Amino acid sequence: MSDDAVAVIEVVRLPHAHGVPLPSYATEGAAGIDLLAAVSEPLVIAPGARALVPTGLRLALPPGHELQVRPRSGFALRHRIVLPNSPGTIDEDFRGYPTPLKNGFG
Ligand SMILES: O=c1ccn([C@H]2C[C@H](O)[C@@H](COP(=O)(O)OP(=O)(O)OP(=O)(O)O)O2)c(=O)[nH]1
Repeated sequence: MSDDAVAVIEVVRLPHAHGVPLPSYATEGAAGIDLLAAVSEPLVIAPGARALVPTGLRLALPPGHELQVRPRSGFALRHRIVLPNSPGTIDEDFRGYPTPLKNGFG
């Protein structure tokens, strides 16, 4: 992608996410950006249960863009947690707080 094709996403980190690293690429070749949960203590999702996970972020996509949230395969393997609505869609006009929906599968 050339520099003039880079999309800029405005992100505001909310107070409860203080200290939580901003989303970033884990490696230079990573296809996706790692998104961390803004939680103060471990969030336990029982098998079959669902939870909305706070990101602590508020963002504004540039016109003509969609943001997709996908599960991390290593996380699914180790913790048996998936996103039931994968890929979760964050619409261009969404101005709330993205909360990926997680599902424990036992
Ligand atoms: O995992 C998700 C998926 C979506 N959203 C937010 C951003 C998105 O822009 C909005 C609406 O999502 P979507 O269009 O997928 O849901 P819907 O069921 O079609 O709409 P609604 O929830 O308004 O009924 O909810 C999240 O926070 N987390």
